[in-house]
Amino acid sequence: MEQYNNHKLAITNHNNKGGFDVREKGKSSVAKLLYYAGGHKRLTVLGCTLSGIAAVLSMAPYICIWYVVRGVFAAMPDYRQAGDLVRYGWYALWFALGSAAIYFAALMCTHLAAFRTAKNMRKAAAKHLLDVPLGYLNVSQSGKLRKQIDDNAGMTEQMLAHELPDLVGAVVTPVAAIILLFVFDWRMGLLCFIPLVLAVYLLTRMMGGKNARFFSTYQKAIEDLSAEATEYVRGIPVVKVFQQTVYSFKSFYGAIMRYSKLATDYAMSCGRPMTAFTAVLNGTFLLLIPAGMLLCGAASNGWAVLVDLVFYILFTPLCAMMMTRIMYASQAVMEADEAVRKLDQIMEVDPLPEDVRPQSTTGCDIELKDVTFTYPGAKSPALKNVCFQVPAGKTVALVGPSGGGKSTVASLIPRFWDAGQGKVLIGGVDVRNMAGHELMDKVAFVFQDTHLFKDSLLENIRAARPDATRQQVLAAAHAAQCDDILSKMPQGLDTVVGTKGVYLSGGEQQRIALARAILKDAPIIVLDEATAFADPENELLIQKAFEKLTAGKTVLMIAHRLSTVQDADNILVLCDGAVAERGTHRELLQQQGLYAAMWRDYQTSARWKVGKEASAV
Ligand SMILES: Nc1ncnc2c1ncn2[C@@H]1O[C@H](COP(=O)(O)OP(=O)(O)OP(=O)(O)O)[C@@H](O)[C@H]1O
Repeated sequence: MEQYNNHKLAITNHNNKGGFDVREKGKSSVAKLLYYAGGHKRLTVLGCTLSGIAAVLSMAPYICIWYVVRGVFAAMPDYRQAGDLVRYGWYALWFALGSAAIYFAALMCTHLAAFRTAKNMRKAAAKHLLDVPLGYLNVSQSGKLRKQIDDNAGMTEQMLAHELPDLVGAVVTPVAAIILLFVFDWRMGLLCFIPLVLAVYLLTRMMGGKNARFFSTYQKAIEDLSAEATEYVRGIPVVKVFQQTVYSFKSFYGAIMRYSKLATDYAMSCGRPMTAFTAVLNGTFLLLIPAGMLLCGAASNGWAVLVDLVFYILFTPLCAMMMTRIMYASQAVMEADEAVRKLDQIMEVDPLPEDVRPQSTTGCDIELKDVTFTYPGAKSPALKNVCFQVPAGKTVALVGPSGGGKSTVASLIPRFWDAGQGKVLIGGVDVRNMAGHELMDKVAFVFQDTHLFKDSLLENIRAARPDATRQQVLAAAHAAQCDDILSKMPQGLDTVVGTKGVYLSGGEQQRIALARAILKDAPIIVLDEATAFADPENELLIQKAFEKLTAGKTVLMIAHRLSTVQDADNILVLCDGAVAERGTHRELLQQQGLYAAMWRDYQTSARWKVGKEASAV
């Protein structure tokens, strides 16, 4: 993507709203999540504050109970004198209920904010995908992108809804808890405090060091497993046809084993500290009760120490629960951190630079001026100093060996990628200086892989021009030789494709794509391998549709079947990313070079097919 970073044009940054740039390095994931929460940020803050208040309030009943127990001991044996008991009992109940109600309100706030945040994250990522170079979408698997957006946004939902308020509660509680521990009896307080310090140490051992990176490696292992599983399911027909065993999918097996090893290693590395953590927290009583009894025996006012002991016995499980909450909340924060990082990988893809002062053109010729292009991450350029022109109204064909760079040339015109060096001009204007919508209005593309939406044929064709009438769509379908397709569909033009057994063959899909392009009626046409999927019958229909589509237009056409390019005004032979030969069909045959050799091969294969078919008859 370096070419985008170095681009001289002013770049409109789509992600920078209100001074916050989600793509900026060093921003914490919580800050980014609060940014995504938008207007619901206040709800998150309110939820966390309420959770903190609820956590502090949850300790109050223990103090009330201490007063009750002290009242009982003070009044012994005449309990009628302990008049405050019931009052403190009620206080304890109200504090407990109040704490629960405030915690419930806190969760309501954080849940509302979490759903909205996850929705905003999904929306931001989907919107950003619209702005990135289309080539990025071609090289990234759509399933993987969907998973990356959906799963990671979902993961932050759990963290924001539950773990963040719990974390705030868990952080606020220790402060109040430590004060309380030392208020009643500092000696017993110290006994309860030491296990807490030990638990914090064990927690940092579990979460720190090698394990701190666990979630990123764990997520990666799950992604690999999912990608390999998809590959495995897709490859089942090949396995069946070639009688392979499941073990032929070594990489799937490898991914399972890597995942299994990672999970086992993590469980093993956490085993000891986790056991120690649980034992330390729950074993506090082992020290507290004998120590408390000794202190009771030694004190002049033994019953007062006994009252304190009762308080500590009741209060210690709360401290254990608090530590366990901190543990789960820290895990969730690490998970959310990883989820935000994954989403950042999409958000960090630079958007396609748009000129802030775009230029217009009425011209319809295409020109590539000394274009060199290297795919992101590739070592060598796919195109090297390519120069050619397609004058307005003329047809230029690109042919050449596989991997020569034909599709790459076609992809630079709609700015799937931008040229690294050199220029791609339309009507004399660099495509980078044109407004995106003007470029798209000027050029119609028919690519190798035609994507049909799960929608009616009418809407599929109308995608090219949403304001087209039904009549105009029908006329385009007719010109693209789609009449036979419409007549065999149960609801004709209104048939929804891609569902309930309604599928189109490759050649039929190509003709629908051509109908789209005809309806668009753009002055420039770029055709890439348009007959690649077609059987002979379809190819004939596609050829007729081509003729309708390309009449009077500027056409750049890529074709493997040399029969389709004979009439082109100019033919370019691309080999290893450079133009090896150029001229008309006749001129190239006379040159006796690469094209002439390809033509001989093509004719031999055509004769071979005819010969085979003839002998079969
Ligand atoms: N997304 C990509 N990332 C990296 N390299 C790529 C990518 N797409 C194509 N290439 C490489 O660029 C070179 C040109 O590929 P291109 O698809 O343009 O060739 P082509 O002439 O259209 O081939 P074919 O006739 O087989 O479709 C090849 O070496 C190819 O491996």
